[in-house]
Amino acid sequence: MTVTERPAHATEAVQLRQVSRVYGTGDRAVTALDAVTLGFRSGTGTAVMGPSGSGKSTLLHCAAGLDRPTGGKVVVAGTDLGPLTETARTRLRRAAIGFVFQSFNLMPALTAEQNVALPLLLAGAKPPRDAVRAALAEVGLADRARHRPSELSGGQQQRVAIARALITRPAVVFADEPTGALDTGSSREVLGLLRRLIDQHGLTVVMVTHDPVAAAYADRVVFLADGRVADELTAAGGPPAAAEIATRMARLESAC
Ligand SMILES: Nc1ncnc2c1ncn2[C@@H]1O[C@H](COP(=O)(O)OP(=O)(O)OP(=O)(O)O)[C@@H](O)[C@H]1O
Repeated sequence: MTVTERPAHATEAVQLRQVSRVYGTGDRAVTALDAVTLGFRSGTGTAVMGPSGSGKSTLLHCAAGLDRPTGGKVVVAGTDLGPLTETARTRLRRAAIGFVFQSFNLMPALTAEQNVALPLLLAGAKPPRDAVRAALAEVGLADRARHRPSELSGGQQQRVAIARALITRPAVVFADEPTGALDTGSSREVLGLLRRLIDQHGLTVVMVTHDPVAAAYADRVVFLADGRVADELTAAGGPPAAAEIATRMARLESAC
C-alpha cells in the first residue's frame, strides 16, 4: 500500500491559526477568510461546506499552500508555510499534499499508470512500477493501467486521480468537489473509496462539497459563512447524517 499508516496517537496534519485572506485593497477589499482557526486531524475526513462565496476555496488554497494568507499561520505536516520561499513551498506541496479536483485534471495523453507516476517524476524521483501498480490496485483499477483517460468512465478517472494523490504518501489530501462531475453511483464509489482509505490506511482528507450526502461520509463537517467558521458537526457514535447536514446548510443559507 502506498499511503501512510495511521499514527499511534492522532496529530493534526494541517493547522490554521487565525488565518485571514483579504483580496484587493481600500473600497474594493474583500475579506474571504476572517481569522479562521481550524485543525485537521491525521486519519480523519473533514467536509467543508458553506454558501457560495463563504470562503471554502480560499480556505482550501491557503491550507494547501496554493495561496498565501494575508494574516495568520498555516502549518502542514509540522512545517510552517509562512517563512518558506516559493520553491520550498512547491517542494513541500509535492511531498506532503495530494489534490483531487472536480474535473479530475488527468493528462489526456498519458495512460493511467503514467498519470499516477507523474507526481513522483515532478518530485525528481524514479517512480517504482510496483508502487504505481499497487496504488491503481488500491482504487480498483489494476486492469486499467494502460488506458488513457478518454478510455475510462468519469468515476474511473476520479479513482486514477485519487491513486495519483496517494502515490507520494501525502500527509493530507485536499479534494475540491470530488464528486461534482459524477453520477450518483460513481459518486458513492469515490466517496466509499475515500472513506476506506481513511479507515484502513489513516489517510487525512479535507473535502469541499456542496452535497450533504457527500459530506455525510466525513467524520466532521465544518460550515463556513462570510469567511468564518459558523457551525460544526462531528461524528458522535457515527458520521453526521445527511439530513442534519442539509438542515444546518439551509439555516446558514437563509441567514445570508
Ligand atoms: N481572486 C479574487 N479576487 C477578489 N475576490 C475574490 C477572489 N477570489 C475570491 N474572492 C472573493 O472571496 C470570497 C470567497 O470566495 P471563495 O471562492 O473562497 O468562496 P467559495 O465558498 O469557495 O464559493 P463557491 O461555493 O461559489 O465556489 C467571495 O466573496 C469571492 O468573491
